[in-house]
Amino acid sequence: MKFVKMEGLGNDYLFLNCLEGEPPELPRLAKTLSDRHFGVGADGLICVKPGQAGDFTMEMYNADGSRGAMCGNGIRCLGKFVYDSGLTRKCCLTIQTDAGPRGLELSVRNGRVAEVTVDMGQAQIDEEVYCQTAAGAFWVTPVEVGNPHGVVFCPEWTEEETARVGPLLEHCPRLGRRRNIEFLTVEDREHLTVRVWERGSGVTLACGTGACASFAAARRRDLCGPKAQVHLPGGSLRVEERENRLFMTGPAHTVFRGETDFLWHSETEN
Ligand SMILES: N[C@@H](CCC[C@H](N)C(=O)O)C(=O)O
Repeated sequence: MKFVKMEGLGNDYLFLNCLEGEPPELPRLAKTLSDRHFGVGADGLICVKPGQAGDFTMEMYNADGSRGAMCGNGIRCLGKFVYDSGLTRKCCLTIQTDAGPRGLELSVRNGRVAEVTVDMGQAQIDEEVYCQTAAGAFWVTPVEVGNPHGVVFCPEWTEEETARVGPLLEHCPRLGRRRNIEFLTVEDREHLTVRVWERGSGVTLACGTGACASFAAARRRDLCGPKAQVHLPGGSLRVEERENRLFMTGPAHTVFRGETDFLWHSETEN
């Protein structure tokens, strides 16, 4: 089975061309291949399927095999995947996701996609929730950007703290459902720093939807202007609000193309 490994700010995904059919047991396949020791290694798996209501459909799985409705870094990579492999010549695409259609604008340099702007739609923000955990109590702002997030405003925050507190907040019953958790430090009105705990994948180097959720939470408190750079451990994204919609711009890269006999794993698993 052929795959392409891609990354957006170090948030890495394995891409499968499923335009003419797909392998069985995709959740299990995602879990097996995403394993960084026994698999290829990735934050998850993305299947590119034919478009029903758009040009293509994105089906996204986290590293634990759970499904993600939207993936900001993944959808930029998908734009590069379909353009660079000649599956489309269009620079404006509509991608169907579990969270609805998303518009992509591809910036092409020397015949290859270098950057992608995604119309992420409107963010829905709820009242802050007080979450008590074994690691202390936190105020969390629930934000939906096609998938569920919880944003915590905090001073400087480390990777170790993210790994310790993230899973506790992900499962906080007061947040209603499992959420991706962002720890947001507002540097100034144009610069936000974010660390992410992704449900289903753990600490990742970046999260596109998480960057947008953090931006939206900061906007709600009037802590940032209509345009900001969101800095994540894997790099920076530009997020902009126009007529109540969020637009995210950032890079996408191909890491390598590969082939795997994933059946070997299924046969030897117990
Ligand atoms: N890394 C992604 C988000 C992937 C899905 C998420 N873990 C979920 O389960 O909602 C991004 O860049 O947005």
